[in-house]
Amino acid sequence: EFKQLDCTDKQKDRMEEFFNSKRAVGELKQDDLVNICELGQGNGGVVWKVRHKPTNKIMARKLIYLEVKPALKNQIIRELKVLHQCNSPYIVGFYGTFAVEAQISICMEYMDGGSLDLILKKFMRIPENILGRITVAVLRGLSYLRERHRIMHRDVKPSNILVNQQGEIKLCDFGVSAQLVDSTVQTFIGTRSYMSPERLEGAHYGVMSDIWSLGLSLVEMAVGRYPIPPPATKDIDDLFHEDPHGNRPRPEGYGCYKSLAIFELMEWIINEDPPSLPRTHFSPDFCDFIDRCLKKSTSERADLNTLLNHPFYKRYENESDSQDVANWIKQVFRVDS
Ligand SMILES: N#Cc1cccc2[nH]nc(N)c12
Repeated sequence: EFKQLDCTDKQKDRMEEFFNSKRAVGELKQDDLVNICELGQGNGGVVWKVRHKPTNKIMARKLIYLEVKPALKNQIIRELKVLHQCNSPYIVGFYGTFAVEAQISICMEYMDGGSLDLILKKFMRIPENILGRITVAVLRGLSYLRERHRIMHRDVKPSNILVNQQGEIKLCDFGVSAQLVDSTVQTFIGTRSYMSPERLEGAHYGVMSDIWSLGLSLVEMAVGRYPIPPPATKDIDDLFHEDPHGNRPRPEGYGCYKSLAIFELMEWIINEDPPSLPRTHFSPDFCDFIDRCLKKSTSERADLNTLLNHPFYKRYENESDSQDVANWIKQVFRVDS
């Protein structure tokens, strides 16, 4: 299965390693898991760092609380088992899933760098070269999901992009179970949306909606805050006069823009011009890549194949050595420690 994937030998080795680790774990049972600490909240559940006692392996366990009829719960578990076939260097590893009463557990590979939204909170922004590597990983992950499983992600955003200290970047929380997507009410928890205009309008949407979400996520990570409503030029200048590593606390009142209520935000996304990157601080290729992702009309928006041939993607696609990302993640942890 791994042989067919077009990935480097190092990536193949890592996947074999995970596969052997998964075989050692075998069938997952609730009593075999002990909580260590909470990793994150959101996307309809909470994620715990856990230890699998029989093998001492560290995992991430997502807990989703669902009051649904047993027949629906069994369908969700059945659909989630497709995750056993989702094997890619750009998709977080899956150990297994089980349900105890109204609680569904999804046990995954533990990514010790965490999710990009949490890294963004520690650092003010993510450098363009790292965003290039993130772009390569996300586009390859989306391509894998579409080519091999005929599914879109549905929820591309910084909190669903995970990194580890080996410099790997992987997608998680994609909509593999249609029933789970239907059963977890798509409430707008929080104050921001990465959904495309067509999806917010309730129109038909597909993988092109993931491309919008990727574009919006990249602008947020490049500039250091959710980009709607767009920051004033002065805000951008303030931001870029900061320490280049961006690890100083935000200046008093940083980005103090009137944060919009979620419905105002949705109307803004539907009616106003899309965000763009300031050409004063980012390369023309990166700015153009973003503009192509954030076209409001899906017919004008770039599709996956176009982006896989874009100069910005091409600049980073061959950097098979993930050392630059690994060094950057370690730097984040040095700041933290
Ligand atoms: N899913 C998930 C998740 C969220 C936050 C940190 C994480 N480390 N490893 C994960 N799988 C994970």
